[in-house]
Amino acid sequence: MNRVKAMMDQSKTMKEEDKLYRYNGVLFPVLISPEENLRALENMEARDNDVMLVAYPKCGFNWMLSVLHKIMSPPTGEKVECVGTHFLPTCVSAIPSQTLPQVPAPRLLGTHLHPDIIPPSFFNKKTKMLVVFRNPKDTAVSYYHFSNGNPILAAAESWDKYCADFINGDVPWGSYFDHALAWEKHIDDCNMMIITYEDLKEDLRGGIRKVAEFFGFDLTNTRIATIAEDSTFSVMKKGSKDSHGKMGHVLFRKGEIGDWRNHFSQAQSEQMDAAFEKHLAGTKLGSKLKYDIYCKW
Ligand SMILES: Nc1ncnc2c1ncn2[C@@H]1O[C@H](COP(=O)(O)OS(=O)(=O)O)[C@@H](OP(=O)(O)O)[C@H]1O
Repeated sequence: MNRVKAMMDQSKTMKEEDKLYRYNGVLFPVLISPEENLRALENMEARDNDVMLVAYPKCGFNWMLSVLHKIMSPPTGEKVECVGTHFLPTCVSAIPSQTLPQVPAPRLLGTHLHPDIIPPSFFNKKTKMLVVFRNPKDTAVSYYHFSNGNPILAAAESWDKYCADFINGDVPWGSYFDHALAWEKHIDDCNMMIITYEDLKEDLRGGIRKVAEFFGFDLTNTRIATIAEDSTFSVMKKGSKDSHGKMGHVLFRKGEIGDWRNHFSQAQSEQMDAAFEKHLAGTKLGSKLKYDIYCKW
């Protein structure tokens, strides 16, 4: 938390145009993902028993991180604190990435990175990865508000400009569609589980059960029910000041499906529909996202 506060303080002294830079053509925030951290990934060694969470920004990363943390914690009945979680160096680090080799197994790791930058050893060792996706319209809206609420990112000039940049893929961590297409190639890998924000909203208990089974954690029905109750949006938002400090109210904003209807114009909606059709129509991930249900007026 102190590192986050230090970064936020530093970001307030920076000009908006200095907050992002390009690495291999993709925008990254200077403070959270400096180039040396991305380069350091090349030497990172995965373990086959790491618990890895990957999500494109604003797709439900913090939600699932908290769920995974609860799944992996002993069922003492006590409130579980989100400590001991380690991020690949593109995210805020609870501990510096150099100390990752000393972390005892199983390590809980999380990242927003595109699969092509995730260290190859995660794929070679067949480390289990939970990949979270969300419909692109709500993802764009959530990202827009986050960009304006998080001083580490550059503030959006306007919704119209932001929406166009999102559809064109010119936002931090890269294009939603590039990420989706890259994960589509791994969708049948036995070490990969792709879950959607919308499916979790519809059936959180069922989602938690599937995630626990996938990672090999044997949980009772009562424990799954307790984790689900503690992981609803309202419970997490209420505790967000303790869990995420000042960023809590920015991270836990609305937690709804369909807020895009309050932001997208008809023309913007049609542009996103066309982009989805171009990139993801006919793909397995495209059908998992149930675009016609969640992204049509
Ligand atoms: N428990 C729970 N239930 C439902 N929705 C939840 C929950 N926790 C977080 N959220 C919503 O997830 C959005 C933030 O996504 P991320 O955590 O991936 O953001 S980040 O990229 O890591 O900053 C953000 O979505 P929006 O509210 O639409 O902005 C959060 O509110």
